[in-house]
This record gives sequence, C-alpha cells and structure tokens, in this order.
Amino acid sequence: MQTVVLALGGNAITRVGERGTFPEQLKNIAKVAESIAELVIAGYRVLITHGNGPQVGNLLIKNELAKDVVPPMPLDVCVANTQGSLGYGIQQQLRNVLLEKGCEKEIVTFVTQVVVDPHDPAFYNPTKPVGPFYTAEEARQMEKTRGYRMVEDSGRGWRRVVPSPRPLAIVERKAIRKALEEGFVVIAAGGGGIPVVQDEKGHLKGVEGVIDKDLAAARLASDIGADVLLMLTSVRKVIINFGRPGQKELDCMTVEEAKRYFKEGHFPPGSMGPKVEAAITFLEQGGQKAIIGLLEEAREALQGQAGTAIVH
Ligand SMILES: Nc1ncnc2c1ncn2[C@@H]1O[C@H](COP(=O)(O)OP(=O)(O)O)[C@@H](O)[C@H]1O
Ligand SMILES: NC(=O)OP(=O)(O)O
Repeated sequence: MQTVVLALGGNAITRVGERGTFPEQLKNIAKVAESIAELVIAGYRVLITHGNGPQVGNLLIKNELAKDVVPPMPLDVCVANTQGSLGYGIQQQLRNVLLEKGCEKEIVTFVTQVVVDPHDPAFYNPTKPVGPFYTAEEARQMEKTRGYRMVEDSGRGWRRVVPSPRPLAIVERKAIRKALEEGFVVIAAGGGGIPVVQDEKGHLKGVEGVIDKDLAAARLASDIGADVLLMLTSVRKVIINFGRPGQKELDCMTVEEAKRYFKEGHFPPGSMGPKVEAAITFLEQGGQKAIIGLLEEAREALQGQAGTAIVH
C-alpha cells in the first residue's frame, strides 16, 4: 500500500477574490475532497497537510481591528486556530464525500507543533504572504500607516508577508505515523505547523511565524517514510519562464534540473519556490517521487497522467 503525503494550498480553500466566509471555505474543501476521496478509495494511505496563508492573514486583521476590545493572540496561536478550523472543515467534508461513495473512514486532525531555529534569519526577513490581495497603492498605504512589509505575489496582487522559519522537526511525528498505520486518514502540520522553539531541557515555546506548508510536508513525508509527496495547487504543471516569453509547462524534471531552474530564477519565493524546494528536499532525504499539480487531478497525477513529476 503506497503512502501519499498530500499538501493543499491555503489559496485552494479561500480562492482569490472570495471574502473567505466559512461556507465558501467548506464549498472549496468539498471540491478538493472529491479528489482526495478518489485516492482513499483507490487504496492509498493518505496524510493531508494544508496551507493557511489567506486564513491566518484574516485572523491577524481581526486581531488588529478588535485590539481595543479583546486581546490580540500571538501568531503561533493564530496558526493553531487555523489548524482547528481548517482541519474541522476537511474532516467533515471528506467524511461526507466518502460516505456518499460508500466508504466509511475516520479522519483525524493533529494539532501539530514544528520545531524551528530561534536564530533562523527568516525572523528578520519576512517572506511568507498571508491574507488578502491588495492593489499596489493599498499596499504602499499599509506599509506607511501600519508598518507592514508587503510584496507582489506572482502577478495576483500585493500581500502582507510574515516571517517563515524553516521546519526542523515535527514534534508529534510518531503519533501521526501510528494513526496512519492504524488506517485513519490523517490531517497534520496544517498551516505548516505551529512554530515552536525547544530549550536545552526539551521544553517547547511558541514563536511568531508561519511555516511554509510544502516544506513542512516534505519534513513529515520523510519522517513517515512516504512514497510520494503530492503538492496540489492552482496550476496544472510547473512552468519555466512563468508569465514571460518562452513559457513552457514541464511534465517531469530531475532533481538536478530542478536545482538548475531554481538558480536561474524560475520559481519565486512564497509561491512555486517552496514547492520545488520541498520536492528536492524530499528526494534528497530518500523519497522516490514528488509531484506538483492541479487540485482536481490528484489521482491522474499519481498515475503519471498529470502534473509535473520530480524524480531522481
Ligand atoms: N514557475 C512557476 N510555475 C507555475 N506556477 C508558478 C510559477 N511561479 C509562480 N507560480 C505561481 O505559483 C502559484 C502557486 O503558489 P501558491 O498560490 O502560493 O500555492 P498554494 O496553492 O500552495 O497556495 C501558481 O498559481 C502560480 O500563480
Ligand atoms: N502555511 C502555508 O504555507 O500556507 P499557504 O499554503 O496558504 O501559503
């Protein structure tokens, strides 16, 4: 039985242009759940991780708007909140879709902590886009009035960026692995996991950041000995010269080719960059195959009929 770690983008759950209401999130999750259910029914052992960029950014806006009435929560707590709300949505919608197809499965979400380095340079150089998309003018205003750092995100608009430390270790990895072996569908390391630092006694403490979920998924996939890391997003394939003359979709690339394209600047930080980096990391740590593809084409991607495969 093959084990697949499947990473879903937060932008798949709150689509560009939506307000991000919970019914909207559920509707989008239900669509993705169709794709995931196909894998479960086909007999794959499935571990789901998901992003939280739009959702955690919205919580930060809530914090700011309500700060005089209720105390703002630190960013690690906001990440934990999104693990709960998105995990709940995925558990419920995937269960419903599976039931419709005559498959009864229990699905469980882990509140997952991920150890990061307290001296990670990312704490001084925010790169992770969160929250809604703004125009260039709105972004300039926010930089001036609120002191946010804003970046242009892959031609889709401007977004606030927050620190994104690298995931070093998944604290709950053994329990996650056990739950998968027991036959549950598992949701873990949502939003990249809650960033924590560990002292010399092993005690943990939350730190403010949003870990990239593709990098966390690669860590988790290596830890549980997954066969495939499948990153599902809003494009059919990885593209070189993305949005430029000479644009070309790739069916497959080797780790060496991926590294070369990376150096040549084809994969921007905060979007395609971490996905390709996660693929390289997973393969270099012993994984056999990583795939980047469209949300609706999970099964086709695993069968080699869709997406971009990254191989040795
Ligand atoms: N070289 C590239 N190939 C394909 N997509 C790219 C590339 N560079 C940037 N992108 C952008 O990256 C997006 C996927 O990243 P993102 O939206 O952050 O993913 P997620 O689905 O994990 O939230 C695509 O929708 C596309 O706009
Ligand atoms: N945490 C994270 O990587 O979220 P997105 O996938 O939404 O960017």
